[in-house]
Amino acid sequence: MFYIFSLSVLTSLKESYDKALQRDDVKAIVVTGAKGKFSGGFDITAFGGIQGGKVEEPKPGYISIDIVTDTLEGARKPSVAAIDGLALGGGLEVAMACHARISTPTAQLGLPELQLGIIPGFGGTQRLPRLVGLSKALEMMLMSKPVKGQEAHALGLVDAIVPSDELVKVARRWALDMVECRKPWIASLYKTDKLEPLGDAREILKFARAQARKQAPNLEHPQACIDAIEEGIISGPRAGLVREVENFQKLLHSDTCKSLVHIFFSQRGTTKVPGVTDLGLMPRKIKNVAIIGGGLMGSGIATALILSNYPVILKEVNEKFLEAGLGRVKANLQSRVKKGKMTQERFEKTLSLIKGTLGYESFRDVDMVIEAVIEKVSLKQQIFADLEKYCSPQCILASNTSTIDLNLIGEKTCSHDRIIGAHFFSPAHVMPLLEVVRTQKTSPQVIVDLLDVGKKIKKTPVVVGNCTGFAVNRVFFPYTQAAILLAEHGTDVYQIDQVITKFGMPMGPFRLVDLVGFGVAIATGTQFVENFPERSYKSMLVPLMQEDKRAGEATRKGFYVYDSKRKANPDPEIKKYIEQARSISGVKVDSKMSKLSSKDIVEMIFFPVVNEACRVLAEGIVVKAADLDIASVMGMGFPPYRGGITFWADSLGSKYICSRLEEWSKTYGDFFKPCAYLAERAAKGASLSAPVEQAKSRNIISVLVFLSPIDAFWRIVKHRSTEEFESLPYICTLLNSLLWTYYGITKPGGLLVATVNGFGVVVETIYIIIFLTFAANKMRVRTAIVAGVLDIGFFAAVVLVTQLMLEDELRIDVIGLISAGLNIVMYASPLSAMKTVVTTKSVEYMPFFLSFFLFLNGGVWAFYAVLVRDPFLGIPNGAGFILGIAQLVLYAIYRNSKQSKSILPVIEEGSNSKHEPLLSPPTVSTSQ
Ligand SMILES: C[C@H](O)CC(=O)SCCNC(=O)CCNC(=O)[C@H](O)C(C)(C)COP(=O)(O)OP(=O)(O)OC[C@H]1O[C@@H](n2cnc3c(N)ncnc32)[C@H](O)[C@@H]1OP(=O)(O)O
Repeated sequence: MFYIFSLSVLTSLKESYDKALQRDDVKAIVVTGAKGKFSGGFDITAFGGIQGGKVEEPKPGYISIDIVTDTLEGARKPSVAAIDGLALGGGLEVAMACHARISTPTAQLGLPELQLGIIPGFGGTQRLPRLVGLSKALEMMLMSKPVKGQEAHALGLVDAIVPSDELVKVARRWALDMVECRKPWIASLYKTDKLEPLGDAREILKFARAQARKQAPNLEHPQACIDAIEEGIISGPRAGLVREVENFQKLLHSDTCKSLVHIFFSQRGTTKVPGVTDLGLMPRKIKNVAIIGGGLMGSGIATALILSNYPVILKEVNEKFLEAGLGRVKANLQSRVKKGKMTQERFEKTLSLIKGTLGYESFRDVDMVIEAVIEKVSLKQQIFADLEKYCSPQCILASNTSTIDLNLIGEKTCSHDRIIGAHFFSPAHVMPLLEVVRTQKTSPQVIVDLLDVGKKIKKTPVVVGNCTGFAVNRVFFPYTQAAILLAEHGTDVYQIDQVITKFGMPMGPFRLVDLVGFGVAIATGTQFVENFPERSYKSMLVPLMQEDKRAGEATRKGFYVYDSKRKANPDPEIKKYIEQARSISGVKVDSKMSKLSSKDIVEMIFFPVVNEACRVLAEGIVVKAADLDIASVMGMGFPPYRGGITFWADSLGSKYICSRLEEWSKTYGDFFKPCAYLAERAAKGASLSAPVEQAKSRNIISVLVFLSPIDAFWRIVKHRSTEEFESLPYICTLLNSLLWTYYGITKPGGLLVATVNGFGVVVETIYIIIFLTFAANKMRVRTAIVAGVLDIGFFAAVVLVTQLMLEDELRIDVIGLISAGLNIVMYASPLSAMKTVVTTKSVEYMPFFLSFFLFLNGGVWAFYAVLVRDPFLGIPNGAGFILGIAQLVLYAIYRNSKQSKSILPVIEEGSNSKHEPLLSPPTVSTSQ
């Protein structure tokens, strides 16, 4: 049997059964998995095909009734499932249709379909309650919670537990015993002994419904699961199977299922980072880790590490702080013991993995250090300089900073390649997300190492670029700012929180500020106001409240007041602060804002978040939109059943979001102004998650531009003479392509720019070699000198200066500026040539295709530049577009003119030509 079921696997299972039933030498059947795994269930990748109508759906009941129930369970010969590893979803459903189940103690058995927005579809809703009882079955399905072999045995889900190497042998014997009637031959579907009496069953189901509605008010599928179970209990298991199939098929096409499947695959995709994880690098073994700072974050990180068996050294500045830090770690573990998640024995063992220190002496042997001290640049700089001194040269130097530029932190070191951000979310031992922050200098090996540690400590690591707030905090800074903007304009604070919670966030923006604490909120808010002043909403609301000693939940007063049980209650007093803040901002109550619908509130809070997500995508801060979806779900609690922030935004459409933001920005200012990336997607009706595809068409045109002078060069080769052609434009284009390639390599996410222009480098070099081969002597020398000076000398100087004298962002800007400047020069170069066409009335040296593609190239890039409001891109390409049109017009006018006689002798003289080239060569300014 295969690990994942597909329709064809199930069909072949039926065929194998049919054959086995016919053969006299087969007395009983054992169903087992390959390589120690029974089955992970139905192939989730096939869902997309079914949802998109590309794969034909089997007729209702074909699998669950025809195959699983009538063929497997209804067979004339008994079958036993031999389960090792995983038996999940459809895998367990097939096992439950067998007449007995034998498993290893470590096997995991469960029906986790609900986490994908569907319900079990091969009879699980009917058989599981009949094997383990209604309450346990509901718990396992509604919480998608698997059980281990041992527990499954106690529950009655499996009939015997055996070691892995005896599994198949015991299962065979069991099956033969069934044939000989020495063991009972049981069809789970018709078992009733575990089912509660009808009255009790109805009560259990009623309670489960209420719980599911309370925990997941926006979700339909938990109720649909209970419906199918209830139908089976009231009207019999076959009727239950029919209801299960109907509900399964409906849910498979729901938005919830599509979103949750997207989350499933996106979560597994975060560790696939082009240019990093595809280099064949193996993670190095991290044997021990040191943590600097035992505060809330440091102690949380230490807890996460020791829980996964990493020995940890915790460093503090004095005994008192060290003791407090170690105490926090101990308390974190004790809380697990209290909740029954950890035994006392394991507690002792885990705690023994952490050691405290006040000095750096023991740091020589650690493989990774994570700094988690307060957000003070000079302190962090000193720590990293010390680490460079005390740690081994291979040691990974990570910082848990949430705001400070990593380049700044490492400024006093020469270890930039091993400096990386390990941004945990508080509480670090609980929250599942880890932002792995890379700078342009962080080596791929160090990223691979941290990704591995992240996975080992059961976090979902997402690789992000180095910018203010990284991915999560940056994308969500408008979340609170939008809420404050609405409140100042008249929307009720508590209505906002209520609507946002109903949307599916764990808490509304004001409740969140209370939880985080006003001190932290002001400090991080200031970072965004300073870094993104043009799009920040500046308000005094939070500082005013803080001045009045309302600083959030910790002070029992913030936007809410908190009782002794920490229950949040609205406080009418906050109106006073809102009025004060409003008068400072000069804002008036807007009657529209006080009557906003829930939909408007959701959109006004989240569309600015989507807008910032677009900027993060455009800047290449995350590798792909799906990473942002995972970051939003795991870092901010964005509802997974909405698929994450960009998936949700795409379900509404970029056009709609952009138009709403534009409308609000007219009244409420630049806070809502759609960014260039969003505007571009909206103009094209394109999705937010597919940026690269959009760029491809532009880059194809760029490639065609590079190739367009091929006919001219073919002519040079054929005539073995460069005739009237000039080499200078091609020399300049080579320089331009070299610079854009360098720009693409330097800029994160600039792979496509580098590739397209790298292609240009190759083509232009060939053109110049052709020139050097076929030009007359004088031209050949001139070409060699100019190419040497520009393409080798000038380019080398740019690389040297930018590498040695400039840092990161500034370096990228300077390279971009030089490249754009050169584009303008080159687009302007055909001006004198056009004059020649007019005076000689000849288009002989004006290759039509070059003109045409140049016009196209200038056009698409200028259009793109208008959309993205990028003057560096727009000015040269706009000029190129206009010149391209002029050239085409000239071509049309002089196309049929006889060749000017005056030009002929000059052509024959070849290199003595005084004419300029008739057209500018390709100039490609690509961006992603
Ligand atoms: C009608 C039926 O009732 C419907 C169904 O059966 S729906 C399916 C029910 N099954 C599930 O929900 C199980 C989903 N899978 C999981 O929870 C986990 O993958 C697992 C516990 C099986 C294994 O976990 P782990 O060992 O950490 O490996 P993990 O990285 O998750 O998966 C390994 C690979 O298998 C893939 N995979 C796992 N289960 C899959 C499935 N059911 N279908 C398709 N691909 C699957 C993963 O996407 C991943 O692919 P990648 O290597 O290309 O990224």
